[in-house]
Amino acid sequence: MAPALEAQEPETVAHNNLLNILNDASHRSKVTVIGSGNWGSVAAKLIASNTLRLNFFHDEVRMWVYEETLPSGEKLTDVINRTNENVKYLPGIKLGKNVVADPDLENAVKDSSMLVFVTPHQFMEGICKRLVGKIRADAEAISLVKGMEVKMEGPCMISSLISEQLGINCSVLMGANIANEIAVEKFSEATVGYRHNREVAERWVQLFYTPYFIVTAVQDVEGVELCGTLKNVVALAAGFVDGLQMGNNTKAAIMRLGLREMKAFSKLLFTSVKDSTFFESCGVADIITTCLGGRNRKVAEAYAKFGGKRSFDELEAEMLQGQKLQGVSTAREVYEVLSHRGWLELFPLFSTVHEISTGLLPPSAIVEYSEKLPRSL
Ligand SMILES: NC(=O)C1=CN([C@@H]2O[C@H](COP(=O)(O)OP(=O)(O)OC[C@H]3O[C@@H](n4cnc5c(N)ncnc54)[C@H](O)[C@@H]3O)[C@@H](O)[C@H]2O)C=CC1
Ligand SMILES: O=C(CO)COP(=O)(O)O
Repeated sequence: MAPALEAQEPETVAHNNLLNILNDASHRSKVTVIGSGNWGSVAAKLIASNTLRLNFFHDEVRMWVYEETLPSGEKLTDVINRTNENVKYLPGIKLGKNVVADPDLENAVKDSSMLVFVTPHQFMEGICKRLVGKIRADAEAISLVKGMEVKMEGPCMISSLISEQLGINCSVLMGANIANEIAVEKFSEATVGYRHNREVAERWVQLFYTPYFIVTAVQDVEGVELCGTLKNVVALAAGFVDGLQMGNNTKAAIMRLGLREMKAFSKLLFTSVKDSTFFESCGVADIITTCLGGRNRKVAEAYAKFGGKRSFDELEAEMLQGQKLQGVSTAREVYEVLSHRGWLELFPLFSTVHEISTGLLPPSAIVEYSEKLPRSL
């Protein structure tokens, strides 16, 4: 005989209804990661550990792969789905069985309400164009992309590009996040920048937060995103200093001067940018980690060692095996803004980095502008 049902308190019924809704897969948010490079793959791993654990996310995480054929003749997507590893961009790390690689961009985003953008910034405009009309109208986006576009009208942050082209809200996540370290679960922090809605920010924090990846939200999209973008220019300067063996004091000076220009540039572009943002993980901490251990620093070091005689493109292809630098194109983009607005003299570090990376100045020029430094930034 079936056991008699006990009468339930109204709160218990409401609670059980809520649990049923949460357990009903159709009510759960689906997540797609757009990008599968070094950081894209780690982001998918972090997210996949949380979607399995938290009821309000759908377990499966789709990861869009820019398809390529490996030297073995196999497609990268097939290998990721067979081995659960991104053998090209994050070898040796299991992504989680619930990560599904998908080379079809449209298919990858079609049911998702949470879109995580994480590709090198130069590909974002093309990706957004392909996504127009293909995503859910109620989707929320977050950009992990460190970079910006410069248009006729002026600079355009990647979060704005996403919002404007796709008609959706876009937050950002930046921080001191060298992907290979997070992949092996070493402790680090990150910053979510959000525009208006604190609840949306909290949902993003939940999607990324783990005991070894501490995420804090601040209401300053532009400040957080400009920190992540501009620190790549400072990292090139730090690399030049390393290549010329100028020592720790010089490198620390470059980091301080770089942070000062980052803050001044951000505040000239957006008056809303908050001073406190520069003390979050996306600010001072990202400057430190990138200038110590990032790819921009590493390739700039080699560039200086070769006295500027080998191009960044050549060194990038040789040293990074398909991974992409963001600093050189960002330095050019920043330079365009500075020239256009008549601000070049206010930003000697930023402009000198561009002039060195294009071969106009030798790497040693990185400390030769110091007498020209304005005192008022
Ligand atoms: N790797 C890291 O430690 C971190 C990277 N970031 C940022 O994340 C963003 C993505 O970087 P990663 O994931 O490291 O990428 P990556 O530099 O490792 O890989 C390059 C990616 O670009 C893809 N790709 C190549 N050609 C393409 C095309 N024509 N269209 C679309 N995709 C193409 C490749 O398939 C690959 O997935 C960048 O803005 C970077 O600054 C942020 C924090 C840490
Ligand atoms: O953004 C990064 C760390 O936060 C990675 O920097 P690199 O692209 O120079 O490796």
